[in-house]
Amino acid sequence: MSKSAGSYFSCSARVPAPHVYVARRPTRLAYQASTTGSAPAITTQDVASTYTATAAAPTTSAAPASAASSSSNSAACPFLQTLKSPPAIELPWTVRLAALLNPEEYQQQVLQHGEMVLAPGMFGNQRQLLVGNGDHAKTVLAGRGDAGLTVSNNSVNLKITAIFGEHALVMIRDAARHKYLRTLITSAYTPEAIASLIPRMEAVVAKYLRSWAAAEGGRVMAYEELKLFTFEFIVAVVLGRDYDDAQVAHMMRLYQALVSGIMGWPYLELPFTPYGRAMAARRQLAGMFQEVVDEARGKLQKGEALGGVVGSLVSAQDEEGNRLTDAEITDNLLLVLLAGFDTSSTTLTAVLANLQQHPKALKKLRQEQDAVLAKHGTGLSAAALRDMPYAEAVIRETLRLSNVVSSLAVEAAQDLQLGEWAVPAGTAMAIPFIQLAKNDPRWLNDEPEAFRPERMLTPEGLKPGWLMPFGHAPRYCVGATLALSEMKTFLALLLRGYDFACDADTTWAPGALGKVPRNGLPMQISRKV
Ligand code: HEM
Repeated sequence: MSKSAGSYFSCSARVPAPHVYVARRPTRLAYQASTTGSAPAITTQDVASTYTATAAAPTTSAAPASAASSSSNSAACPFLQTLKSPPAIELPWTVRLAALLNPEEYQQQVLQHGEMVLAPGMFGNQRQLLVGNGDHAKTVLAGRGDAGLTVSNNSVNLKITAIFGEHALVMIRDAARHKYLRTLITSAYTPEAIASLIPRMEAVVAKYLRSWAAAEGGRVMAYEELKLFTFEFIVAVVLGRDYDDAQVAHMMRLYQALVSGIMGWPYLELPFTPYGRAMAARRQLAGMFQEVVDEARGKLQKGEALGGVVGSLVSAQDEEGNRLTDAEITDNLLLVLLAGFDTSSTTLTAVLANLQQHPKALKKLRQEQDAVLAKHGTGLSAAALRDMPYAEAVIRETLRLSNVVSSLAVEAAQDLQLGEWAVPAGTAMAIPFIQLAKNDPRWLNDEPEAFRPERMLTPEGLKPGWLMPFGHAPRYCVGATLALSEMKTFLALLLRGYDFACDADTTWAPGALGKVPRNGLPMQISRKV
């Protein structure tokens, strides 16, 4: 596999150095002006899987794009014609169908043909370029910013966009509009904003750990319980208030209907179809969020203190004093619920299994907690969470081995050169995060399959390399710090107060996101004596 740097060339805009994303405080006018020009055509894409599983079904929109190898733009670009085209391979339809069920295995098979491979389309539509070189992948992901080299491709299915809402960050293709909204939205996830959420995080974690230890024999199914915990966690910190168990269970049912709708091809909106139920759940959830937004706006007017992520979103202002609209806030609250729940629960499940199988790592984690307790006392704070590098290494090493987001869909907006490869405008690409993490050159000769958190603490290991569990550049996960804080809070309180053992002797099968244990990871947990 070539390790050449992710250099790129664009025929329409020569860019001498990799694009660097610079966040500036935007104005609403600036993004409106930039969107009045001709919008890029939405093309039919064949997407094996995206973060939100948006493409687990055929896409429904607009005209088919030109095949990657026959782009008219590339014909106009003499330089690109001097470069190699990635090999186009054929695969039996059975293998292609299996991609829906197990994208990780499919991508592995495809990348056996080289580091950049044009895989056949799923339903006879456009081929998709698998970018199996981490440096090129970073170039492609960074290209989604101002330079407009590439565009994010989640919104190709308009029915799925309707579930998320057109203002949800992941659904926005236009770079300027994405940047405008994202800059306002990220004010809810600054280190200070997250620090203010820590007491609420601690309370939710403590509640769940207590209830598990109080269960009959202290026996629980860890995977299911972690789902309940991470759901209540995200609802509590995002909406900034406590809900009783019945309310949380109700929201969880609505959420599940929403997710079923994402997979609910052929997307008929009738009361009894998964898609119809998802849209009804969406309306109910949006209505509930709207009440919280109204209350927060009222408090803002009276100058009262606001809580939760919703408080930051309601207070956020652009340079001209414009605030986010109700629809922009509710769409993005819904997104956070979808983006911040299964991701953390699946990762924490894998963390518990890894700790069960690696007692030395567990011992080191307990020692780290002893040191944090001695330095910071019992209450958690941003400083205490920062002093848990080993806990963070355990989480990152878990994500390296079992990344929950298998891949992202991106499209070349211009002709690109990626190393030695020509990538014409219009090419559909997938960034296969799991394969990139597996093939990270740093560990190819260092037992890449082994769980060894220490590798993350070396000067090399502290760099991102090809490991991008939270994505890269202008669309990097908004909730990465929140997710890490949540998982560290969970580990801290678990290790300080409880003994636990899991049945980690099981197989792992693809779930809604990432791989999940077939046995549900039974766990026995008791208060430390
Ligand atoms: C283990 C936990 C998580 C993982 C592995 C994860 C991973 C990711 C990835 C891979 C992306 C796409 C990045 C890109 O396009 O470059 C993303 C985007 C996003 N994530 Fe997460 N995520 C996690 C938790 C969370 C949480 C807790 C939240 C809640 C705030 C969240 C909110 C988002 C949002 C809003 C986006 C869209 C960002 C944008 O398009 O600008 N995520 N995440």
